[in-house]
Amino acid sequence: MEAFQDHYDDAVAHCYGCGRNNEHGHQIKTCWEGEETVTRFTPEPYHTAIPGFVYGGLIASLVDCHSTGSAAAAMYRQQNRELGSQPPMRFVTGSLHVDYLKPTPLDGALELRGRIVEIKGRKVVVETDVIACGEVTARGRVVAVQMPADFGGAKAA
Ligand SMILES: CCCCCCCCCCCCCCCC(=O)SCCNC(=O)CCNC(=O)[C@H](O)C(C)(C)COP(=O)(O)OP(=O)(O)OC[C@H]1O[C@@H](n2cnc3c(N)ncnc32)[C@H](O)[C@@H]1OP(=O)(O)O
Repeated sequence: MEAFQDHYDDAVAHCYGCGRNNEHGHQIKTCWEGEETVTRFTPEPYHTAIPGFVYGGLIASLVDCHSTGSAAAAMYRQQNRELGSQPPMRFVTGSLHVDYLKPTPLDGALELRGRIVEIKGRKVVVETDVIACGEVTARGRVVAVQMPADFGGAKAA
């Protein structure tokens, strides 16, 4: 199945978390499963915090890009638009909050399951569970904001 990130223009596909054109990045892939958005990612042994457990910064990074992708997909869905249709709607992180509920075992794939909790104007709020070995080990809440045309003083591609 095609992932949300497969629809990012080449010009904005360099993000460390989700850009398919960043050979050093995580290159996450996110899809709809019903009303939820799902990303699966297998950490490497070097993504270690304490031996045997996943580094919290990696978890935050996965929640971040899972959520911005989910926000974009939710806005397309709300507007009954195809993901690749023009003009593109791109989302950046305004706020990223992660609660680490229990240690996340470094033991196979992580599953991130996102829910869209609010769409208001240019803002989408996404809540995401991080699941390892069948247990929710972290929960994230992201406020994603549709990227202004003039982001950081640079023209958005
Ligand atoms: C799927 C198909 C493909 C589509 C194609 C996609 C392309 C995909 C590109 C890849 C992209 C990767 C992205 C990765 C994730 C990063 O890593 S992004 C990098 C890190 N983030 C940044 O650098 C963002 C820096 N901050 C900013 O540029 C600006 O502060 C922002 C976030 C754009 C917001 O500024 P603004 O546009 O002036 O927003 P503003 O009008 O003030 O607020 C709009 C709403 O958002 C809320 N808001 C704004 N900031 C915050 C905040 N910090 N906390 C809480 N709420 C906030 C406001 O309260 C407001 O809500 P309401 O009052 O309407 O309820």
